[in-house]
Amino acid sequence: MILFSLFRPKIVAIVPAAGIGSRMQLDFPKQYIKIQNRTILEHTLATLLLHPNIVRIIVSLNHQDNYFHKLSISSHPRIISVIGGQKRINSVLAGLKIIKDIDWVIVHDAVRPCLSYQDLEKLISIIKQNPVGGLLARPVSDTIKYSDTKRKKSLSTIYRKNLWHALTPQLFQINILKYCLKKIIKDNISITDEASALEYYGYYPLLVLGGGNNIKITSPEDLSFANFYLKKCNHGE
Ligand SMILES: Nc1ccn([C@@H]2O[C@H](COP(=O)(O)OP(=O)(O)OP(=O)(O)O)[C@@H](O)[C@H]2O)c(=O)n1
Ligand SMILES: C[C@](O)(CO)[C@H](O)COP(=O)(O)O
Repeated sequence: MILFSLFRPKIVAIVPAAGIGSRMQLDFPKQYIKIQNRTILEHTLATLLLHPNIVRIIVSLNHQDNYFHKLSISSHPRIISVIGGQKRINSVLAGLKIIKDIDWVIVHDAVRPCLSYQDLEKLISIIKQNPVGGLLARPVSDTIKYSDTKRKKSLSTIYRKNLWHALTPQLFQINILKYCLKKIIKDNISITDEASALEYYGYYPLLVLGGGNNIKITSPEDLSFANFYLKKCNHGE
């Protein structure tokens, strides 16, 4: 039992959900689109709630969000909300600021509702061998082109053997992530995921192979794939 709690410490999940979904082109944020009778955000939270090591989930909301508190899941005892920020990094930091007495944090996009429990568990199980943390990721399988500035001509082809798509969840020691994100803001560097902040200051998170179903819902065409994957997992496949 003691060994279990040493290797499987308590984890807080931060779910950045303060984006407005401009690429989805709707008049409300994409995390509130309903797929199979539940919003995308509810699907996402439901998977995180299944994990026994995730003791708290902090949802970072847009300051104008009028939707979250109308969902019954918002009053779940393990879920709390904070107001996020202008950029994703500010939304994640807003969550980090209120965490006390817990060493590990998982950051998972509100708009990745098809994460499987198996992948979540696979990521969390790396805690015992990797003190920095890690992220779910997928090796690039297409041929990758480098374009000119107007993005109209293919200038060269990037050697893809070492390239991976970064997904979420991403798992880190809270103090390291907090330190790196604050420093990224101070040094005025632009990043699109949390792992980049660590890499920038010499910490190297482990790449953990995740499933191809864990898509980020970005544009309208992603919705039919999400519907397909959610239907599959609701039927226990
Ligand atoms: N200031 C921000 C911006 C983004 N996010 C969150 O980060 C995740 C991934 O971002 P993305 O897909 O880019 O979402 P949006 O910013 O909403 O979309 P868009 O870039 O199309 O406007 C989403 O869950 C989004 O809500 C956030 O919490 N705070
Ligand atoms: C964090 C992320 O989902 C990993 O793939 C991604 O980087 C978010 O990027 P976006 O440009 O904000 O969609």
